[in-house]
Amino acid sequence: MTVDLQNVGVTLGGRAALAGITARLAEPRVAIVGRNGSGKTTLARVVAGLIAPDTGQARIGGIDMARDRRAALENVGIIFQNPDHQIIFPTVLEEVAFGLAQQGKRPREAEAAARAMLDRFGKAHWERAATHSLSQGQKQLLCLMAVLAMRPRVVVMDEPFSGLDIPTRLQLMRYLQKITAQVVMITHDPGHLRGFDRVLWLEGGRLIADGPPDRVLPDFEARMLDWGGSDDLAHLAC
Ligand SMILES: Nc1ncnc2c1ncn2[C@@H]1O[C@H](COP(=O)(O)OP(=O)(O)OP(=O)(O)O)[C@@H](O)[C@H]1O
Repeated sequence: MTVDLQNVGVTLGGRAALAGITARLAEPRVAIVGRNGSGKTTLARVVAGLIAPDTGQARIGGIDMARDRRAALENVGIIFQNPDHQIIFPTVLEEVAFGLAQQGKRPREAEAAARAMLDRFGKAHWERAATHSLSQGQKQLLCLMAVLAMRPRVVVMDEPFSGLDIPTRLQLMRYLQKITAQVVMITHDPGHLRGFDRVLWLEGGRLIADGPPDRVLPDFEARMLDWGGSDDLAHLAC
């Protein structure tokens, strides 16, 4: 699957959150890095078809995600930074079945497919669990299972590891390695990018570096440390 960004620009609150983003992403694992407010979440939302760019286009497999909501639902899954913003149902099974029903499956089919997904992750016993009773890490995993159940070709993740303890993070990273879909992941932590093929570095809504991790990350880390050591708040992105 290829995510094709052509001169993508987005204006929010009268300011350019993204400008002139052009990249053709065909690699299985793509990361988006950058400071707070650099436009990462906005770009993730554009890729997922949740925001229509003000200039340019975002296409997946040749289809404009913002114009074709059905294709977006079929092709792209997004996992938000905070699972509490994503989970809407009282039980785990309902939560996983919901997206499948939205894709047109009948209730029984949707539930069967939801059970199969829970089983795949060794979580069949979660079926009747109350979603509000899950821990933060368990909620992250639930969101991942709910999105994967829809069999997206591209999974967009906005800092999926924030707030997780080390064992839970390592477990989720292992689950991610099993995903056959293309992954586009936002992170602040270069340590989360083992096995990634490409890194996009955003600053002030612009793409300032784009390439394999060993080429982009050393400069990124050096710049972050440099800014972190400075007390000049003028360097803050917003
Ligand atoms: N709804 C909005 N209205 C106005 N400005 C917005 C809105 N959403 C985001 N912005 C601005 O757009 C810019 C990019 O925000 P975005 O959330 O994409 O950054 P980010 O890189 O994901 O940041 P973080 O690392 O803090 O999550 C910021 O300057 C932000 O203040």
